[in-house]
Amino acid sequence: MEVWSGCLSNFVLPSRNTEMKLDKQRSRHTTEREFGGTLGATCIPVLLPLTVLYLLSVCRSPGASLLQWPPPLPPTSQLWDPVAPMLLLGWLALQSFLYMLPVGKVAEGMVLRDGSRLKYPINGFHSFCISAILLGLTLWLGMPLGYLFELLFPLAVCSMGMSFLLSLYLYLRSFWAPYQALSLGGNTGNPLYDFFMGRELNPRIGRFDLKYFCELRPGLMGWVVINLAMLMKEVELRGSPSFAMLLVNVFQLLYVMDALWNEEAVLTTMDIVHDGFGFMLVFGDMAWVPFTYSLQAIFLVIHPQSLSAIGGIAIIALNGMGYYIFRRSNSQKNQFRRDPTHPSVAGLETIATATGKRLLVSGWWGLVRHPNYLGDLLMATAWSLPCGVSHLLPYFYIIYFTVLLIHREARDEKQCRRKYGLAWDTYCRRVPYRIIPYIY
Ligand SMILES: NC(=O)C1=CN([C@@H]2O[C@H](COP(=O)(O)OP(=O)(O)OC[C@H]3O[C@@H](n4cnc5c(N)ncnc54)[C@H](OP(=O)(O)O)[C@@H]3O)[C@@H](O)[C@H]2O)C=CC1
Ligand SMILES: CC(C)CCC[C@@H](C)[C@H]1CC=C2C3=C(CC[C@@]21C)[C@@]1(C)CC[C@H](O)C(C)(C)[C@@H]1CC3
Repeated sequence: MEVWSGCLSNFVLPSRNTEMKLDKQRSRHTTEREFGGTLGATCIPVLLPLTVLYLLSVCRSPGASLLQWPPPLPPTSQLWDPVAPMLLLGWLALQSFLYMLPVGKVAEGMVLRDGSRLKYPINGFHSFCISAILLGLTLWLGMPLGYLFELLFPLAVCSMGMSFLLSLYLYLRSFWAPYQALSLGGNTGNPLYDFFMGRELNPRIGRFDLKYFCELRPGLMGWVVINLAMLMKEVELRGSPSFAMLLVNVFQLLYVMDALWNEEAVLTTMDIVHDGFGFMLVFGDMAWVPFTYSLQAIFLVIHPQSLSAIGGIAIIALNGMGYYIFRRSNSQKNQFRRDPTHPSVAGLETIATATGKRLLVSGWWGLVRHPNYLGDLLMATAWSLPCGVSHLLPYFYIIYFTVLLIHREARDEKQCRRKYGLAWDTYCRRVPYRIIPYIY
C-alpha cells in the first residue's frame, strides 16, 4: 500500500481530498498483523501480568530460580493495600503537574499523515530534578522509602489494573478520533488486536499527550524510585548498601537520566512515530518497566552478593563501553536526521534514497545496522553481573531484551524496506550485520 501510494505521488499530484480518501482507505484496510496476530494479542495481555507476578514472587523467594515451579502467590492480603493506589495516583498527579509546567523548550514531532506536526514539552529532565528534590525532602522528613519493598505486589497489581483501564479508555475514545489520527498498524477492525496494538497514534487530552507522557515519565522514573527503595531496604536490613546494589542503582539511574536529558530524541522512535497507543505500550510503560526492570535491585535485597573491586571495575568498564556506543550512535543518527550538514556528521558517507532522506553507511551506522541496540545490550549485561552468576533470575532482563530487540529490529527493517526500497537493500549489502559485528 505504502509503495503504491508512494509511486502514485511520483506521477500525479493528487489533490488533498484524493490523498485523504486514499489514506482513509488505507487506514480502514490494515491487514498486516504483528506480535502473533489475534492469538498473540489475546494471550499476551493475560500472560504479561502473570509474568510480572511470577517474577516478583520468584525474586523474593529464597531459591530465586527461574526454572522452579511458580511459588504460591502471596495471600490476597499481601496483594492489596489501600496505600498502593494512593501512592500511584499521587505519583501520576505529580508527574502530570510537572509535565504541564511551562519550563523547558517546546519541540515539534515528526510530520503526521495530514501534514501537521504536534508540539511536545521538553521538560522531562526538569521534572526528574524536581521529583528528586521532593523525594529527598520526604526522606529527610523521615519517610520510610524501604517500605516499598513490602508494597511491591500491591503497587504492581494497581499499576496493571490501571494499565487495563487506560488501554480500555484509549480503545473506546479512538472511535471518536478522525481517521487521520489512527495508526496504520492498530486499525484492523479486530477489537482484541486493535486494543493490544492501539488504534490512535497520538491520543491527547487538550495539549496533554498521553503516549509521550507515559513513555518517559511515571514508569521510567518510578523504576529508579523502586531501585532506591530497595537500596534503603538493604540499609535497613544490613546497615549499609552493598557495592553490587550501588552499581545497579547508579547504572540504571544514568540510563534513565540519559533518556530524560535526550528527551527530544524519543520523538523519532518507532513507538512515537509508528505505533498506536494501546495495551502493549501502556502496560510496557506503566507496569512492565517499573516492576521488571528493577528485578536486579529487588533480587539483591534478599540475595546479597559480594563483589570484588576488580570485578566491580570490569563491570563499570563494560557499562561505560555500552553507554558510549549507545549514546554516540543514537546522537549521531539524531544529529544527522536533524541537520545533515552539521560538521560532526557532514563528513560521513551516505547513500541517497528515493524519499530524499539519506542513509548513513559509515560511522556507527556503518559498523552494524543497529549499533544503539548493541550498546544497550552491553549495558544490560553490566546491570546483571553485579548479581553474581549463581541465579538466572537477574539475567531475565537480558533474555527478554534480546528477544525484544531482535523482534524490534525485524519490525524496523520491514518498515525501512517499505520506505526506502532498493536503497535499503543497498544499505543491507554495505552493512550486512544487524546488531553484533560478524555475528548477527
Ligand atoms: N530499554 C528498553 O527497554 C528499550 C530501549 N530501546 C532503545 O531505544 C533506542 C531507539 O530504538 P528504536 O526506536 O527501536 O530504533 P532506532 O533508534 O535504531 O531507529 C531506527 C530508525 O533509524 C533510521 N535509520 C536506520 N538506519 C539508518 C541509517 N543508516 N542512517 C540514518 N538513519 C537510519 C530509520 O528511520 P528514518 O530513516 O525514518 O529516520 C529507522 O527506522 C535504541 O537505543 C534502543 O536500544 C528500544 C526499545 C526498548
Ligand atoms: C510489555 C511488552 C513485552 C514490551 C513493552 C516494550 C516497552 C517496555 C518498551 C518499548 C520501547 C521502549 C523504550 C524505552 C523503555 C521501554 C519501552 C517502553 C525507553 C524509553 C528506555 C530509555 C531509552 O533511552 C529510550 C531510547 C528513550 C527508550 C525508548 C524505547
